[in-house]
Amino acid sequence: MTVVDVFERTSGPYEDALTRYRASADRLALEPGVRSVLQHPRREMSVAVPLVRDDGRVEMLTGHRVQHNLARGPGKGGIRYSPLVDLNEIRALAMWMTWKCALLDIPYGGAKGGVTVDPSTCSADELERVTRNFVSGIGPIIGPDTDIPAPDVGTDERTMAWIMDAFSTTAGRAVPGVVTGKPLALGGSQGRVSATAHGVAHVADLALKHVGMNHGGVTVAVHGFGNVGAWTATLLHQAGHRVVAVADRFGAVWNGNGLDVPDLRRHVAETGSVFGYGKADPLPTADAVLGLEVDLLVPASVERIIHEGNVRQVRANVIVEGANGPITATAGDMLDDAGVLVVPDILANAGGVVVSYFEWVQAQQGLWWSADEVRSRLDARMTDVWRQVVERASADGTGLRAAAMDRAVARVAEACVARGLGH
Ligand SMILES: NC(=O)C1=CN([C@@H]2O[C@H](COP(=O)(O)OP(=O)(O)OC[C@H]3O[C@@H](n4cnc5c(N)ncnc54)[C@H](OP(=O)(O)O)[C@@H]3O)[C@@H](O)[C@H]2O)C=CC1
Ligand SMILES: O=C(O)CCC(=O)C(=O)O
Repeated sequence: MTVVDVFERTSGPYEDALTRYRASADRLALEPGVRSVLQHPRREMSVAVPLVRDDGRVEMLTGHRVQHNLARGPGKGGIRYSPLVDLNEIRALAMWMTWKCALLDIPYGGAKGGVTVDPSTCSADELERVTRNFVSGIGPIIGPDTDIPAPDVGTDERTMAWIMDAFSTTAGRAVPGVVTGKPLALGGSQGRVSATAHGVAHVADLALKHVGMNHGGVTVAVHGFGNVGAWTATLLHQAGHRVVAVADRFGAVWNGNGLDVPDLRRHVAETGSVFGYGKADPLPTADAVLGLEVDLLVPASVERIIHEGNVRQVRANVIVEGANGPITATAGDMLDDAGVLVVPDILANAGGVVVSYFEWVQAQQGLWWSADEVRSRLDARMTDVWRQVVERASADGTGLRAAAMDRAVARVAEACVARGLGH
């Protein structure tokens, strides 16, 4: 089997990522050489990761780090801990990072990593050992000038602190720049924890205004109630919108008068799930939130939540993709045909990587910005890019996703060609 054959063996999210990339390459009429370069991950590493249980038992896990494209700068992208992680998923997520960084015009390439582990079944000590073992495996290909991880599903600033410590221990000196999304005590940025959600809420506001729905009391459903989903729900609630339903892996809850989001978050902190929240009604399944008649739907969990099988049930006017790849390529086309405004992931959830970039900028300057300063710079960047995408969509007669992809892919292609097809 040739290398190309291996890469062509696609699955789920990677198939979506490749489909969307190829559509963009066609619209841009990319030359075959650069077209082929951008289709293939530059570097991949899979490592065996021992999980040493607290009682001494050892389970072998698999971890991956994929660098899709490094033409515009070091690789950048989160690390995911989930039982569903596989290499093709990480390839898709790395490719999306390339386009996201290019669209937002931040000087990074695209990368992503993950370990096939269910963090909810691990103690903190077990997770720390997994993290250190993963870092010792991928250590040779990450670093402040080569590839800089950050949080994603199942990881957080505590995980980033362990990564920084494990990498620094090997280097024999503190290397805070090896990760972003660090705690403030290690040189993290104000506002990174909620940055992705700030970006989602800001873009949602712009999108609602774009379709003339800038009145107060917009109704909202959120699928996924982790970092991105819970913060997005909080910020939309604070902005006066009515968050009527949210879901996590265990179920969904609904209150037509609007959920008291801070109170719901207290319930989740105590019980681990939205399920069983007393001041709302349970919905039959988590995915039931996708079919509610709401103004705004924010899928903020994982990939391929909206697919060919359920897309016809979607009744929202506006969808803002908090998650990466939450809508399959085919379902996305169907939503476009139905006139639903979809703000694509590479724009909608870019707030996280933008503030990761700000973390790096602040560290370089040795000058730390206030939370307000981070927030206003983030809003300005998101607004600018939103306008560019809307203008391009209108000029090209395409949807927002095509416009965002074309702008990003063209930028990366230009960098690759300028480097003699280096990536
Ligand atoms: N963290 C970040 O800065 C960024 C994250 N993203 C993307 O946002 C998405 C969410 O990430 P993040 O919030 O960090 O991850 P978290 O791990 O913090 O939260 C994920 C949430 O999704 C829920 N979930 C997972 N699978 C399902 C499912 N099948 N049905 C319903 N709910 C589900 C989880 O439920 P439960 O709690 O029950 O497990 C949890 O509430 C991902 O696509 C990620 O790549 C994008 C940009 C940056
Ligand atoms: O903050 C970062 O560097 C990456 C965030 C991320 O993984 C994402 O945007 O999907």
